[in-house]
Amino acid sequence: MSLSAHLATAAALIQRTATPALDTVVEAAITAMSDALRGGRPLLVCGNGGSASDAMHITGELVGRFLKERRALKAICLSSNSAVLTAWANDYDYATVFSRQVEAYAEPGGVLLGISTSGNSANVLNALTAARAAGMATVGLTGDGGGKMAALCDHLIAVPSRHTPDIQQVHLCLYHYICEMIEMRCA
Ligand SMILES: O=C(CO)[C@@H](O)[C@H](O)[C@H](O)[C@H](O)COP(=O)(O)O
Ligand SMILES: [Zn+2]
Repeated sequence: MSLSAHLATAAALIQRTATPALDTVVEAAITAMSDALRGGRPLLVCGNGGSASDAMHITGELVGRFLKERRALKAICLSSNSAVLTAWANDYDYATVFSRQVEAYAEPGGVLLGISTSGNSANVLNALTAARAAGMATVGLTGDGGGKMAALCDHLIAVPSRHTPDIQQVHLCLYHYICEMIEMRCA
């Protein structure tokens, strides 16, 4: 495939993703996250591989700054502490590396954002379950249908594709928008 064709495919998926239903669910997710952060409650973010990088990217925008000066926001990446991740996975189980951290950082009224293109990564599913048990709202950033994540998310933001890299590219567009809106509401 040529680069032009590759970019045209990416653009077509972005266009297919933009629907009134997506507007509604993203707005609800932004409201949940903004309300939590404005109240000083945490936004926990997790994912694997490229989505681990996305979790870091999102929390970096919110702890630091995105487009404007404002106070720091309590956004915590569960995919970036290599000591916690390797110790827990080595001694116990990779499937619980995120849920263990949810136990550590959860606060009722906070939000967990789980990122999984398949919607089926066990550690993300366990984190969503742990977050609900702790009284947190759950948001999923995922691919077509949302896999097993769909049943565990209060707000499911699904990109209509089953191709992981393509989904991730649209996730980036979506979470930059989400960060911009959160920043406006948490000034
Ligand atoms: O970045 C990529 C592919 O673009 C990979 O690292 C990808 O994130 C990994 O295979 C993940 O383990 C996929 O997990 P998930 O999105 O299905 O939860
Ligand atoms: Zn990748």
